[in-house]
Amino acid sequence: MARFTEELRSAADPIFQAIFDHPFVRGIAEGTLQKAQLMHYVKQDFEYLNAYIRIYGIAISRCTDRSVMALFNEQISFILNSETHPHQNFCEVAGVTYEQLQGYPLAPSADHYVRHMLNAAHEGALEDIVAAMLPCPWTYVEIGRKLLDEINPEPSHPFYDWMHFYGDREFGITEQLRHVLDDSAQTLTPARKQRLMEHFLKSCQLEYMFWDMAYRLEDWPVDLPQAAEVGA
Ligand SMILES: Cc1ncc(CN)c(N)n1
Repeated sequence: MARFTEELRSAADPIFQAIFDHPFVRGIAEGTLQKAQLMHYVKQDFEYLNAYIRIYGIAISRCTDRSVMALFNEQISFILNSETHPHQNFCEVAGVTYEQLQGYPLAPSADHYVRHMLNAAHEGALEDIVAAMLPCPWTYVEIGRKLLDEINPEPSHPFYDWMHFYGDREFGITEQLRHVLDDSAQTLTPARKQRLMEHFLKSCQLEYMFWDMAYRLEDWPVDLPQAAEVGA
C-alpha cells in the first residue's frame, strides 16, 4: 500500500511543478534576481521562520512521544542556527546586512501562510500541524536538488550556497516528518485523511504564493504614515 505522504505528494504534483517553474526559482538558477527581490524574500522569510518555530512549539505541546518531541526540538535549533545561511547568501548578493532585513511586517501572502499553519495548530491535532508544516522542507529539498542536478553550479555561482544548503540538507527532516504523518495516518478515518490532504495542499499553494510575493514585491496596498504607530 502506498504511503499516505506519497498520496499527498502525487496530489500536489501540479503545484510542485509550478513552483519549479516560478520566475523566482528560475532566477536562483540563472543568478538573475534583483536586489529588491532578494531583500523582500529575506525580510519575509525571517518572519515566516520565526512563526514556523513558534508552530513547532505548539506541536511540541501536543506530543506524547519523546522521540517526536526531540525531532521538533532539533528542527527549532536547525532553523535558529543554520537556516540563517541561505538568508546570508541572499544578503551578500544584495549587498546588505542580515540585521537590516529583520523586523518587518508580513506581506499578505506570507501572513496568509502563517495563519493557515496556526489555524491547523489551534483547531487540529498533531497530525494536522505536521500536514500543514511538511510542504516547507519538502518543496525546498526538491527545488534544491533539481537546481543542483540541472546546473551543477560552480562555487562562483551567486546562489551556490543556497542551492547546496537546501539540496543537501532538507531531505532528512522531510523524511522524518513524513514518517510521523504516515504513522498517524494508519489509524485515521478517510474523512480525517482528507482533512490532512487539504492542509497539505493549501500549504503547497501558499509556498507558490510566497515565491510570487517575493518576486512581485507584494505588500499591503496602502502605506501607513509613521504616526499609525501607537503612542507616536
Ligand atoms: C516560505 C518558506 N518555505 C520553506 C522554507 C524552507 N525551510 C523556507 N525557508 N521558507
